[in-house]
Amino acid sequence: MSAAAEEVMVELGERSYPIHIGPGLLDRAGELIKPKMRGGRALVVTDANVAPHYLERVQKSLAEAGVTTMHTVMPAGEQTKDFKHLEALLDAMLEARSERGIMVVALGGGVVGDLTGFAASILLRGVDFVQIPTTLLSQVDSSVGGKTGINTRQGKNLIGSFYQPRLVLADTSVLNTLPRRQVLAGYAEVAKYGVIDDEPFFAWLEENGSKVVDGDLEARRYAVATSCRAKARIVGADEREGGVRALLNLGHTFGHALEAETGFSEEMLHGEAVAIGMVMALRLSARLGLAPAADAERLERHLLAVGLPVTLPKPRLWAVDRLIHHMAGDKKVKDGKVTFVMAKGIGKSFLTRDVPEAELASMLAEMASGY
Ligand SMILES: NC(=O)c1ccc[n+]([C@@H]2O[C@H](COP(=O)([O-])OP(=O)(O)OC[C@H]3O[C@@H](n4cnc5c(N)ncnc54)[C@H](O)[C@@H]3O)[C@@H](O)[C@H]2O)c1
Ligand SMILES: O=C(O)C(=O)C[C@@H](O)[C@H](O)[C@H](O)COP(=O)(O)O
Ligand SMILES: [Zn+2]
Repeated sequence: MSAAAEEVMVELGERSYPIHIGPGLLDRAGELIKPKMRGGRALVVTDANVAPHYLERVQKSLAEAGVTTMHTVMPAGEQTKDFKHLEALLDAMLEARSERGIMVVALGGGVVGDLTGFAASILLRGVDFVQIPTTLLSQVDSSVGGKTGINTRQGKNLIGSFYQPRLVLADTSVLNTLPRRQVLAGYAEVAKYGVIDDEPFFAWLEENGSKVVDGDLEARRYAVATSCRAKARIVGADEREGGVRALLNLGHTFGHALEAETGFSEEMLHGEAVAIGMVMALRLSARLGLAPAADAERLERHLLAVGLPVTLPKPRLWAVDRLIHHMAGDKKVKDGKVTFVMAKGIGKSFLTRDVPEAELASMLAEMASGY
């Protein structure tokens, strides 16, 4: 493993784009983004936590490449991914006299990326955008693949678009300022790739996961690059989730229900919900005799060892019927039946609609009781 920047391609024909990964890339933003631009103006969208750390550096780099920059700063946190903030962002974009040739730059975590990507997809019927992800979660997952959107009171990401960025720039050194809880939340999505179809990567994480969490630059770069390669491969095969892409939703049907139940608040971060959701998927798979119980235990042991939650936190009382109600609104519902991502073991995930509700309810009740 070298410290040099690495490039992973997302192969989508004329919409293909590179993901640049490595430390210090923020200072090359102008050099890397300028050749992708149709005009000379860029609008950087970021949030109130990221702006003091990185906005000036990105703007300076763009200016050095001859790009005129404007910026807008959104409030931080999941609650910004809603209609109200979408309207505010579109308003700011129009006030900035955005033209079709503008480049929108999403500088931040998955919240900024999802919201900004969606706004870019509908502004003037679609303007170019690039992703500069600044959380572990956004570097390994949300900045890649073109899913954009917002939450509504009916559920998670129910309004949005598939809209690919022109480029992703993942500067792994910006993770140094990320709070530990957020690093861990991102780690859940890293571990997800191992569980989906890469047992050797999961085994590597069992050995090296604490280095990734604790800030070892090389371990982080390797984890980010491996995750991006996995996501690029799956998205390249199925951009609009007609089939295999749904595997990237491992743990999410459960996780999104937990996020909805906690009001998309700080009480449960997306990655934390995904960690618990993956445990649910493996436990349910084991209950149904599809996976060895040892694999469910192996996943729980690893997530616990790095510091992620694996059960439903107390003192909240979790209502099983409400969780099932949220799941019924999942985007993978077809003809009224939820498609679940289950697994025959670590690295062996698959899709099924054949999950008896009684077993689902019983597993959820077990988790709700704290077991
Ligand atoms: N589009 C996709 O494919 C996809 C994939 C996974 C998750 N998501 C979405 O991503 C969102 C979660 O993203 P997230 O975990 O990045 O959360 P986030 O965007 O809320 O960022 C987490 C927190 O870290 C702060 N922050 C960001 N970068 C920082 C840095 N370098 N230093 C210090 N603070 C920093 C932010 O201000 C925020 O407070 C969820 O809405 C989830 O649904 C989307
Ligand atoms: O890119 C995908 O596809 C994913 O499912 C990645 C997930 O980690 C991510 O949270 C995504 O936003 C969930 O998608 P959704 O379609 O279930 O909202
Ligand atoms: Zn996710």
